[in-house]
Amino acid sequence: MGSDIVACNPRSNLEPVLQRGARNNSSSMKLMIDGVWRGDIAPPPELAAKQMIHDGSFRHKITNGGSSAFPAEPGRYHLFVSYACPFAHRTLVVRALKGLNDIVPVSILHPVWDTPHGWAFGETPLSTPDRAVNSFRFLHEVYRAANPAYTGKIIVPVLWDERSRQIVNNESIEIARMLNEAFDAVGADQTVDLYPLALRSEIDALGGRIAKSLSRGVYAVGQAKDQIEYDAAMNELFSFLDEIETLVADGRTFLLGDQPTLADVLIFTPLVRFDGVYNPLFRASRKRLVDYRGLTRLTKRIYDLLGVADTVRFDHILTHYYDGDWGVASRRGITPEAPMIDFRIAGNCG
Ligand SMILES: N[C@@H](CCC(=O)N[C@@H](CS)C(=O)NCC(=O)O)C(=O)O
Repeated sequence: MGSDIVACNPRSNLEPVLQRGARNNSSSMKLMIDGVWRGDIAPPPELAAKQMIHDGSFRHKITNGGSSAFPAEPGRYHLFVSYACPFAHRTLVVRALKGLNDIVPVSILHPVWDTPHGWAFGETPLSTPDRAVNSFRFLHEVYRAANPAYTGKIIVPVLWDERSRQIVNNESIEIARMLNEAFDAVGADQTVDLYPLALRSEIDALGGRIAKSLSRGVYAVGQAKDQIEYDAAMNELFSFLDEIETLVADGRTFLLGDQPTLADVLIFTPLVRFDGVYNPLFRASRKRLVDYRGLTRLTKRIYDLLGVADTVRFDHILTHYYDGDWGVASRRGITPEAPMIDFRIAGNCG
């Protein structure tokens, strides 16, 4: 998706990116309260739990025609995403696989989110302006436009309706399903169905486990506050990876058969980040992705699907994750796991 990245303009809107002095401390967070952006405040009790992943609060649905408030139409809906975010990445993969790049345009937020305004648009090598032409400079302005009294986190991905100026949905799995289903009559690739009726219960069951043990699981490892939490999170994560490695050992092409499904999309976005981010930075360090033959093969197969490689932007991913400390200081005293390597020379280990 190289065309999504505009040319570098040194006079461009880099202001939010450069102002990174006011970093949040560990007990503060970025929130909008009653429609007012609060860059660095103590969270209210319901949001106080240490967490990095937040549920979407806009849950409307785009339908395949009909009389709904949000019927599918080319060019009407817009995705605000970060290439860095594994959840937003799901929506980009489905958009690519369904051939929706011209039907559902995107704007790219800068991967550095630890700015006074949080997620920011801008004409920079790593971001685009708001192409839905609302002149939004920051993602919090999108939320305020949708709900002037909005209270909550300002998260990606956002599926925006340009006509009603509403956020349709900001929950990645629901957006992914809509992109898969709703646009077939208006130009999506009908030969691709990532959520076929016959496999829905299997996709949901496996998708739920991927979400819990892997997508959120890596954050549980990275944000463990003591050894007990770290050890438990590591066991959850790596038992799951071991189990999926065994599942794919029968030579299947994708997780649930010969064709890719939403389950493959869900497993792909954390796996592709594993060796660059989660293993070294979050200390999910028992094994690397490349130590799992089957999972590596699966990840490469998904990467190789038409259009998917363009959605994987390591420049954004690495800039995003390595800009923050991800609680490194608070992890002092947690001993990470290292791979078990047998250093003995065979036959000479007495
Ligand atoms: N449940 C959401 C999770 C989205 C999410 O947590 N996005 C993160 C980035 S990966 C975010 O924008 N966080 C903003 C913040 O914590 O301030 C989904 O799957 O869409």
